[in-house]
Amino acid sequence: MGEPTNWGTFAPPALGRILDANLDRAREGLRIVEEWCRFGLESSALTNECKELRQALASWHTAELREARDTPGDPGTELTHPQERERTNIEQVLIANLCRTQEALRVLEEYGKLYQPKMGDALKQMRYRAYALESQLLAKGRQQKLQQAPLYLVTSPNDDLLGIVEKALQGGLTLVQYRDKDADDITRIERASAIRQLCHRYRALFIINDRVDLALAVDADGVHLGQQDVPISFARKLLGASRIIGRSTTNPQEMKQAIDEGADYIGVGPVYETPTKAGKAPAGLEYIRHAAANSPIPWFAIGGIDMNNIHSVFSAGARRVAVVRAIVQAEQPMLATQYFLSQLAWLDTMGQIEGTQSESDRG
Ligand SMILES: Cc1ncc(COP(=O)(O)OP(=O)(O)O)c(N)n1
Ligand SMILES: Cc1ncsc1CCOP(=O)(O)O
Ligand SMILES: [Mg+2]
Repeated sequence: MGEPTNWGTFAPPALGRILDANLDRAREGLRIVEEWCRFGLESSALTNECKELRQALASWHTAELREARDTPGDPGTELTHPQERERTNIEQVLIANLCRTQEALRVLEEYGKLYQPKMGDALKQMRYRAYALESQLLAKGRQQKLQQAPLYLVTSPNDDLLGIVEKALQGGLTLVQYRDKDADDITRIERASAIRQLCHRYRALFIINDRVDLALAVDADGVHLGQQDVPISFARKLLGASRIIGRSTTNPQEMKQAIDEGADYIGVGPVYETPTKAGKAPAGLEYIRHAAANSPIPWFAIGGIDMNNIHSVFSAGARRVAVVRAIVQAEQPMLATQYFLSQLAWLDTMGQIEGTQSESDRG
């Protein structure tokens, strides 16, 4: 970068090799992440950020540093960690490569100071950009999964809750909310952590009902807030931009407010009366029609929905539903999940063929 070098008392070949190797490592890691941003997330903003970071790194990779390379003499080329061979999903690949990039940037920052004073500062800024990239990537991945989830399981206490959730996940479920109104916090944390682990094994999103603190404690993907819970702005401050915040709504005013306040999705209901929320007046299909016509964000019809009435809910315009009893109390939770998912997919296809789509968040 045109500045005088500052080799100091360090052996130049070793310092040069460290910088050369880590400039390569950081760029390779970024390149792997960039491919997913481009082809998986289809995000031009994230793809460009990866590209810009790679180009900024390339500008530090001078001929002098490349000349320091000595691959045959590098004992590190033979070393691989067993975990490198064990990646089973995209998240693991992304996390591993973001970590690799961030580590390399840190090495470049520390050793770069010895090479050129400006290099340390420049690399520090790049490391912060890499952290921001990680948050944005996480947020984008979560939003993408949310958009693609037609079925939402809200849990209720059950002796075999883990088994039921796992069966539903095996049936294709991708969105789970842990809802437990009676347990103490220690029990809630234990159960939520176990369900979270399960969800992440199946690459499903995991949301906590009511409690922002528990969502943070178990590193959930987000929180679901009722009208009596903390304001969305408050939850956002604690959870940051990358986690999902959902809000219950029972009428058009609450829907508008939730959207204005920045909810990522809303619950719309109760559609029908339900013993799961005894005493709560149903909002009915009229409110479903209103959401279908007006909600620009994902919304889930909820309340009393089962295999017998899902067609009516769908006809009113719902394309996503949330259920408790229909899966938790099903004789075969996996089959119940598959049934809902197949019905939702089939009804959606029929809707598209007939041109009856009314949900305003499509497309
Ligand atoms: C998806 C979804 N929609 C609505 C609710 C209900 O939330 P809330 O009104 O806060 O009632 P409780 O679930 O806390 O009893 C929900 N949990 N999930
Ligand atoms: C949590 C909640 N919020 C509105 S209705 C409802 C319960 C839905 O439960 P079920 O699917 O068993 O009717
Ligand atoms: Mg609540």
